[in-house]
Amino acid sequence: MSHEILTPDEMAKADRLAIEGGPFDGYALMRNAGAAVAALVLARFASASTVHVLCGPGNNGGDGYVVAKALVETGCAVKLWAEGSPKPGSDAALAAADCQLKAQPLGDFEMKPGALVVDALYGAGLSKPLSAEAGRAAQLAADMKVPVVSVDLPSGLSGESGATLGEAFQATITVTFARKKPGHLLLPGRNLCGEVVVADIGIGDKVIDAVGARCFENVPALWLDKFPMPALDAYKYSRGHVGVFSGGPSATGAARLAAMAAARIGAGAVTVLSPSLSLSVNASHLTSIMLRKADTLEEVFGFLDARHPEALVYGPGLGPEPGVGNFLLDLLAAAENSPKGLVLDADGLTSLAAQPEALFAALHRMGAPRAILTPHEGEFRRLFPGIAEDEKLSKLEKARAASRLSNAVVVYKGPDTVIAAPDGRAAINSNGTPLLATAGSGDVLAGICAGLLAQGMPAFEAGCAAVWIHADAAQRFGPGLIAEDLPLALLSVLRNLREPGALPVPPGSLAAGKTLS
Ligand SMILES: NC(=O)C1=CN([C@@H]2O[C@H](COP(=O)(O)OP(=O)(O)OC[C@H]3O[C@@H](n4cnc5c(N)ncnc54)[C@H](O)[C@@H]3O)[C@@H](O)[C@H]2O)[C@@H](O)CC1
Ligand SMILES: [K+]
Repeated sequence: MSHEILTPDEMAKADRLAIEGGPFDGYALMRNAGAAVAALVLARFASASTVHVLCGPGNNGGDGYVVAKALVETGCAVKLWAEGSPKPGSDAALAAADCQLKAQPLGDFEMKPGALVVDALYGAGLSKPLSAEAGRAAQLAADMKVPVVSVDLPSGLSGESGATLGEAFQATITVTFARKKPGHLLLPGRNLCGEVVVADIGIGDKVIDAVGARCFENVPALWLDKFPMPALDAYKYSRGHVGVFSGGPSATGAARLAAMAAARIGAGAVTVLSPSLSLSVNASHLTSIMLRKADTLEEVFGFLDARHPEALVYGPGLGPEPGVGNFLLDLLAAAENSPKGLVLDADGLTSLAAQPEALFAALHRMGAPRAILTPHEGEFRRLFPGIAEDEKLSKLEKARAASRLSNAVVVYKGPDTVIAAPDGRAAINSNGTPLLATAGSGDVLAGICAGLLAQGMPAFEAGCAAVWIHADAAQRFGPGLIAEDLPLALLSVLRNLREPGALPVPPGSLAAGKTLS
């Protein structure tokens, strides 16, 4: 697999294991890293008048000295600026000694228009906010609008969390090594990185496997082998049945969006469970989707007993009142009727904000995670206030903590959606698009999750697939998208997923032969 995401600590472990296992020692890895950056500069910025390489005191700076040396040897005009100097005996000190250029102090940094900046100040080792001199350099590059190639990470950005410690560089391209880090995908990091290129510096897949990373970039290769393909002898109920709870007469659209999405993603049967007051409005809009009156728990149990749906969607359009939450708790309390799969979204989450422990207890009673919670920022804060307020935690760590606490797969939505499972696996989505910032798109996501659960996809993979497919559908449809368009836009996504060779290739991979299979 080439879509693992390594925290800076895991990357340091990978470096250590790679060096122990050979054939590259630390300085050779650094030379490989610097060579990859220099190759990118030559390929993409050949017309730069001068390349200004900014070097810090650690190994990130070491990479910078290698870049400067390689570019000088190819005849580029290069200027070197340094903050601090490498520790004697370190790989960075070797790189600095091998570099034919003399560095000037970073505080004196200046440049002319038409230049290129290579930012090799701080990478994985960033431990405090940038100095005033480094901050000024970042600001100068931004003010002069010169392109910036950041080595490993834009300096000032935490590779762990995607947060900035004070000022940070805005990169045009970030070249990182072996695998991406969370900071490349989590906001605001993703915006600061520009295009992210992953360079192969000789750290093999076996080393990455030995690190045991449990976080992944959300790409189809992560879940495609579990994606449901109907058997030849399938019939409608064997393809999975989804029940979607509808709101009152003036709030029924959300349930229908979820229902339509569940059907389009492949569930063989979908039933809208409707209060009697909403039956006629639902009936006037539904054709292939079934409709059933469900005012009381008994009526819901009647549906569960008769139809054995594989997944329920609870929340969209139901209203935030505590009674809505209590209804779900009562439903889950009857263990023998506990649904096989559950997607809890929107008001289903908000209505339980006053008693989250009761929800989590019920989800733990369901056993193996069979529920997917899909909170956006506000819903996450309401349901997991203690976790949300912990400023030490990244979005990735928050999603993981919430998933452990609730025993559910948590889809923590946003432009950088994180999907986390109670067993510690997590995925960060990277194909999100602002086109999805439109009313009702979350209802569609809930329906896709339920449709996949109903077809037997495990909850973590279902959550990951749903998030990726939802965004891909929006991108394929393009500007002008409203939520009603999404279910139909799934057709093109599904066709592409089924056609061998039609899968997207992760953008910017420098590693030869590293494509999704
Ligand atoms: N073998 C390896 O470990 C490899 C590491 N590589 C490079 O090494 C980098 C990590 O190297 P390091 O762990 O040395 O970390 P960095 O080079 O990112 O920075 C560490 C040094 O900077 C200081 N520092 C941190 N933040 C500062 C700030 N804001 N102001 C002033 N000083 C600050 C620290 O005290 C330390 O001396 C990676 O990002 C990557 O670029 C690559 O060369 C590939 C191989
Ligand atoms: K950097």
